[in-house]
Amino acid sequence: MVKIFRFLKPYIWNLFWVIVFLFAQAIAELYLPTLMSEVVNNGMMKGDTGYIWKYGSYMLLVALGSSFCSIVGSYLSSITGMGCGRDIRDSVFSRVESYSLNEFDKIGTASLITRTTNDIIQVQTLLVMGLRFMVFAPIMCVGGIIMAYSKDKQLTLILAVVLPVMLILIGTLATVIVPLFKAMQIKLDKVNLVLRENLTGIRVIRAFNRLASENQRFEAANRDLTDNAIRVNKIMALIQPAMIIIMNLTSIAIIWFGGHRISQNIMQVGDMMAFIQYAMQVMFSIIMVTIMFVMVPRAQASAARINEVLEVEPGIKDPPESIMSDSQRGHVEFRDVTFSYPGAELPAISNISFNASPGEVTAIIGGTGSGKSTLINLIPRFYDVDSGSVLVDGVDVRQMNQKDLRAKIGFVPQTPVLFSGTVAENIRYGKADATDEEITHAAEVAQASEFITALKDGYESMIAQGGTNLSGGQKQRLSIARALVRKPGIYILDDSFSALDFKTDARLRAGLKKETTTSTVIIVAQRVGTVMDADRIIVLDEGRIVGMGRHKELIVSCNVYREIVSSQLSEEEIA
Ligand SMILES: Nc1ncnc2c1ncn2[C@@H]1O[C@H](COP(=O)(O)OP(=O)(O)OP(=O)(O)O)[C@@H](O)[C@H]1O
Repeated sequence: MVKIFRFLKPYIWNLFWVIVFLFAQAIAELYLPTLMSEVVNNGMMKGDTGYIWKYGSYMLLVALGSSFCSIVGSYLSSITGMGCGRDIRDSVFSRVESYSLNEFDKIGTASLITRTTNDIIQVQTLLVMGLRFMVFAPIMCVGGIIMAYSKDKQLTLILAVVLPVMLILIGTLATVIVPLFKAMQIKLDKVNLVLRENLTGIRVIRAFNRLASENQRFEAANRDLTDNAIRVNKIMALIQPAMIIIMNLTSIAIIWFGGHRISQNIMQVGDMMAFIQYAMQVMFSIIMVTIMFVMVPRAQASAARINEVLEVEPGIKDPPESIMSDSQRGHVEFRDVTFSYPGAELPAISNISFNASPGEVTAIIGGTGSGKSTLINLIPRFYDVDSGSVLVDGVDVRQMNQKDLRAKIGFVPQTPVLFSGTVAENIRYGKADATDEEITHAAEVAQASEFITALKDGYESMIAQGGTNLSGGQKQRLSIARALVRKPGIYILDDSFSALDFKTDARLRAGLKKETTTSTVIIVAQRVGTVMDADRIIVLDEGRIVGMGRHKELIVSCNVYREIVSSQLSEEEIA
């Protein structure tokens, strides 16, 4: 929690003024009962109307002053708390953006969402309330006791009995409530996880008739969260009546003993009334601090979860002094590269060495899980190799600035990802300053212009979140156009033709060939037809290269390739 306080630094002046205004408010509120006792003792009891008017006006002024201080104090503490929350959210977001894919896998997307939203709200609420209560309550508590003592020393003994009782009660309830509060965020994570999986996987869930079981899964997570919240609220609900009973009993005790003292002429009526008010102020301030202490553990758990996100050092960082190769051509070289995913027993790819040069098409083929996607993910440095090196234009990717490296690459992922916005905006994602001509040209090469112009608003048609209003093949072509528009030195196409019909696939490859004459093209494919014309075909099997060469050479020399080919093509086609 303390670590989170560093975000308060820019608001140090605001904090100062919050303290000043709340201090002034507390002093004013502590002064009011004394003024009231003056009105009662010297005005009402003696029938002096002038005195009542005079001190009544003072009371009004002090009350107005207190309200003013309260409003300004609340305003400033809200600005501070909310501003701080915004800064924490910004920091968390930027840190998460710098994560490598490993860190994403480690914390999990659902938890990252809860941490960026709900966890920060917990800390924010605590800051807003804490700034007020933590300053105001102690002043009211200590000031109230001093003022009550100044009115009547003996009557203060009542507080000496009541306050410990209150503290013991609160302490007992807090020990039960704190663990429940801490568990809240983890349970919320679980609800978010199930919800997220359901929203993204709704088609599969429906197709497999799993709605009922998914409902049950959500219900279980939801019930768990609700039960926990109800348990917390039951205890919270106990606190309020218990406190009211204690406060009322205290008032009765003060009136009882105070009445005796008044009849003995040791105390005045006004002082007794003031004493009651001071006792109430002291007890209220203890309740305020209690609420704070109940909120603190939950916010503390949230702060720890936020800090965890902020403290994870991205596994992939830019080198202190990056090297930028002079040539912009896009040569890719793998030198004896081995890579394993964290926690995996065996490497996903081992001892991979090959060269891919500009003007050439390098195709990677192999069975599912053979390591094709893993291999190409190492080029934009989504992961770092365990041993060996990946070089782009002669420079190890670890020595390059990530932004410069990725600027050289046009990446088309296996599952096309589109963003909400227009078709043109999605293509322009590849090059922010692309002209309309460049966009239409990229779409034409990607064989997308036909379906785009058939849309109601053409290039200005809206794409739904995740591209759900487009077919799989249309999404693939748009993501290819997005890569084409930036005219990169290296094209990486991860199984990007899988949803296309054979005719479109052939036309697209022909168009790409013309467009990429000076670039290095690396294509991952399952279909032999897609890779047959490549200048170099790399055959992967269980993460190792088992064959490399042209189609005709591999048919003769590589068993795995021959098996793949014969499973897809007829004898005549092979010949
Ligand atoms: N993020 C990850 N964490 C751990 N292991 C992974 C991860 N991604 C892939 N793997 C494992 O690495 C191996 C290679 O996976 P990869 O995705 O590279 O295969 P692929 O050849 O592209 O398969 P496909 O053709 O089915 O896409 C697989 O055994 C897979 O289980």
